[in-house]
Amino acid sequence: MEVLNRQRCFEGEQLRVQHRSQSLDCDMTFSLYLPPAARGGVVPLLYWLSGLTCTDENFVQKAGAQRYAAEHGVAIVAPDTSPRGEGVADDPEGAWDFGLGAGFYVNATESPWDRHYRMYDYIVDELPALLAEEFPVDVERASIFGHSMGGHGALVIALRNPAKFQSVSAFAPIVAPSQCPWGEKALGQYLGPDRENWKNYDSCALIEAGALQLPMLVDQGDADDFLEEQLRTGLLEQACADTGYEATIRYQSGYDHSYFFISSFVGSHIAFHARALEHSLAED
Ligand SMILES: N[C@@H](CCC(=O)N[C@@H](CSC=O)C(=O)NCC(=O)O)C(=O)O
Repeated sequence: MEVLNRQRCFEGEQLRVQHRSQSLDCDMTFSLYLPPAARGGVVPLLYWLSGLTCTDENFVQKAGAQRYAAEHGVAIVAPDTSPRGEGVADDPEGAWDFGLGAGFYVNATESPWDRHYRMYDYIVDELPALLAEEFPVDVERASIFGHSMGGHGALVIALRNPAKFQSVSAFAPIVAPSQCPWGEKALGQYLGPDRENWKNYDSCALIEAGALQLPMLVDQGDADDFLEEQLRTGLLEQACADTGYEATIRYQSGYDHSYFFISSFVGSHIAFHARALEHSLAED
């Protein structure tokens, strides 16, 4: 593991770290914000999962989250969105919605994708183990959030691992990849044509199958060009209504899909997670 960069930020530190990933079989880079409280001991951890075309850096540079993380004393790790490097398969036409920068947080089962595309295992198992060993973060007190494809990843990972996360939130998530063009393209190629296998990576399907309750917050801009065709927030509202799953789903007037939207509400999401993490500490 190598720390590539270290920046002072709101009295804490913004790091960029490179390491060899066993689950992805390639070198990976992630960003990690450590708040000033981390100088005095371990702090709770937020995972941020980014969307299509992103690296670990988009969130760090555009969301303005460090101010709030410093205030609440939480660390934020922002991993990359796919395996990278020589020999990692990409969309043959270099499409931006599949392959590099578009790992969809799944463990691929189909060749050639199964060779490196195991982002689910990377986020759920490998990254927490590495962070716990190397940094002052408490991976037992963790929450997860993300945007668009990363919102899908955050919801799916939390719904499948309710004991590992105290809360989940998402900005403009792809709520049902089985029912939108981006998701059908990605899951069809990473997981093959049997749609039964897609259900493990579909938030609405997981809620309909009886996923355990976690504190859940979703923000969706009503001026988001991807809302109707790709994100389909209404399907999440319907799945929650059908099953009694409690989620706060907010439509934000005039906001689009960009990081201007994320930066406007990131403080509210971090406060939401900080409350859940404090509550879990009180229960210990
Ligand atoms: N290149 C595309 C737009 C891609 C895009 O909007 N990516 C979003 C995530 S979309 C869903 O996962 C993003 O976060 N982009 C990075 C950023 O810094 O804004 C196009 O041309 O339409």
